[in-house]
Amino acid sequence: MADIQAAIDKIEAEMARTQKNKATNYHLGTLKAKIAKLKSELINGPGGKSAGSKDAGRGFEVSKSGDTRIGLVGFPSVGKSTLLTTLTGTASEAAAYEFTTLTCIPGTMKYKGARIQVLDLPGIIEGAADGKGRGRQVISTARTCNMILIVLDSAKPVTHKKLIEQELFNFGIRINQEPPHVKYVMKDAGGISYQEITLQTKGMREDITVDQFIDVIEGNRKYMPVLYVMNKIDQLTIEELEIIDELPNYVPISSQHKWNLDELMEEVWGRCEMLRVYTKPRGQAPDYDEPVILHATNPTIEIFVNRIHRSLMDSFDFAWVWGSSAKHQPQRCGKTHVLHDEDIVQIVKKN
Ligand SMILES: Nc1nc2c(ncn2[C@@H]2O[C@H](COP(=O)(O)OP(=O)(O)OP(=O)(O)O)[C@@H](O)[C@H]2O)c(=O)[nH]1
Ligand SMILES: [K+]
Ligand SMILES: [Mg+2]
Repeated sequence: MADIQAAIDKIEAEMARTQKNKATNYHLGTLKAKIAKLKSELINGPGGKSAGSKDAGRGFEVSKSGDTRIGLVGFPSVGKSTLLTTLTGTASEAAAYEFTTLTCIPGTMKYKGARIQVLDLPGIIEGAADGKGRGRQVISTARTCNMILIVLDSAKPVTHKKLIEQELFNFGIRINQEPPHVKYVMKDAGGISYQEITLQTKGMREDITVDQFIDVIEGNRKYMPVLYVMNKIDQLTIEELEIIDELPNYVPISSQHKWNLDELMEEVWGRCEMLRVYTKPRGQAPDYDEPVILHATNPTIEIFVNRIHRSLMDSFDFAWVWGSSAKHQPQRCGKTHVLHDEDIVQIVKKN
């Protein structure tokens, strides 16, 4: 490993020494290609085989911070690092050769009052989930996220999207689908029967595929929202752009030119399922700058109160709630009341 790194350093030094002009263009190009090959070996092992790294299968160690975590996954050089730097301001090296990024670089950004952690990851190649060096580490880290952005280069073949999806699938990640509403019970004889719980929840039968049934039996599946970020649209014609714009879950952007990042963040927000709840001290205006961010799964007043302070529930009497969850403005609510996005809450303590 150290040898490969030393070889890379040597070539990089040579590139730095070489003047850029027409005569040296070809030579520089060869050097770049050499670096890409060496870096590929560093990540994927010689010839793209498993490097047998002890880290394979474990994620990169980056501590979670913020209200939600988003991972950037894609082939090499699609522009993941450029996007991280554009979104979060955290510098992550970007360059025209593949495998520039060798580890996980976290950055954070603030959006609608929420702190979003964005993880830049090394590029993955086909076979990543089967243990090709750091590919497993990349996907393990992606599994720790609340959402994945699959970054694509709009000038590259559309088959890349399928390949990335397959890698995630092989690692138990299920994209943009609900977990099947089915549970199974083991029979004494060892056979399996399954019982549908949708009958109670939806009053109708949900047909599940064999694949989904296997997922239920295997367990350990992660159901994650995914957006396809079509980068480098500055290379496209208007006609090509119009086609992409029609595709569901696609957001065309240019990270280099900072094009369409507003739409990207709007789409991210819509899938993160976070809500903003504003606190309102008695006799004062609500604090719209620092909302308490709750996750949509169980946004009760009790969770809201605990987020403000662990011991606050001890003195909690009731809350006044303004907003769409309130039947009238304000509504007096207990701790089990379920809050909506942009509700305003004033806590009243026991005397
Ligand atoms: N034309 C164009 N080029 C871009 C855009 N975004 C990034 N690039 C270029 O694409 C190349 C790769 O960018 P990186 O950000 O290093 O890509 P990466 O996906 O992080 O690459 P690895 O870390 O090697 O996997 C660089 O030369 C960038 O300047 C874009 O929106 N348009
Ligand atoms: K790159
Ligand atoms: Mg990178």
